[in-house]
Amino acid sequence: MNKVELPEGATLPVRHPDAPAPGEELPVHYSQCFGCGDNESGLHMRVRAGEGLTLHGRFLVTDHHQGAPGLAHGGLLACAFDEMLGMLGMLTHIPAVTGRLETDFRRPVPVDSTLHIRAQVDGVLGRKIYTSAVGRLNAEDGPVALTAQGLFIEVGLEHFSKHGRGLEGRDFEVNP
Ligand SMILES: CCCCCCCCCCCCCCCC(=O)SCCNC(=O)CCNC(=O)[C@H](O)C(C)(C)COP(=O)(O)OP(=O)(O)OC[C@H]1O[C@@H](n2cnc3c(N)ncnc32)[C@H](O)[C@@H]1OP(=O)(O)O
Repeated sequence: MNKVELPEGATLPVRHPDAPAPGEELPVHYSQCFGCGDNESGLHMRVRAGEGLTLHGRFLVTDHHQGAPGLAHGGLLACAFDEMLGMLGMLTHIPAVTGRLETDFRRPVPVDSTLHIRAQVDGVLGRKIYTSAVGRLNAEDGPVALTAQGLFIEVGLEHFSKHGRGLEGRDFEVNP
């Protein structure tokens, strides 16, 4: 269990026929999600589908997200990446959870900046889904502030009912 590196033999999964069309905004997968929901203290991220197995997201960094004065907290930036990489499941319809998340912080992210994150599925091998993302400052072609690789592990839906809560009451939506 070392670095997340695309192994030999990994293949690209199929984009699910019911995946949101390129350009379409993704629905909130759970209203209380810290990343994309209307959770008061959350990140309020907005994500739209890109071509193929890609997503484009925006995270506006506010005073609520500081670590050092005027700068985004690194853990919250990693959270934004976790959200984006997790949301790739909406393109593949493979239910999965984060096994490993690697984040490289390359440039400080000031309060009031918008982080533009492009995420993609790089390949699948067995239950392991390899993903990566890049975050740029204030524009889709702005300077690179972060990059990340995520290893997601496919799980059965019982993972969420066994370990979480609310699935029975339709409080949790994995496939809106
Ligand atoms: C209809 C569907 C629509 C879907 C629409 C989705 C939309 C929804 C959007 C969600 C957006 C939310 C975005 C946030 C996403 C989170 O934040 S998820 C929450 C954080 N993650 C967790 O809580 C996971 C906690 N960990 C676990 O539950 C278990 O460790 C796991 C990950 C399920 C794995 O356990 P397991 O099932 O017993 O599997 P295990 O045999 O240990 O491992 C399987 C393979 O993965 C490898 N592996 C496991 N963990 C690791 C690791 N950390 N590093 C490296 N390799 C690992 C193993 O080595 C093994 O490899 P192979 O031997 O097969 O080569």
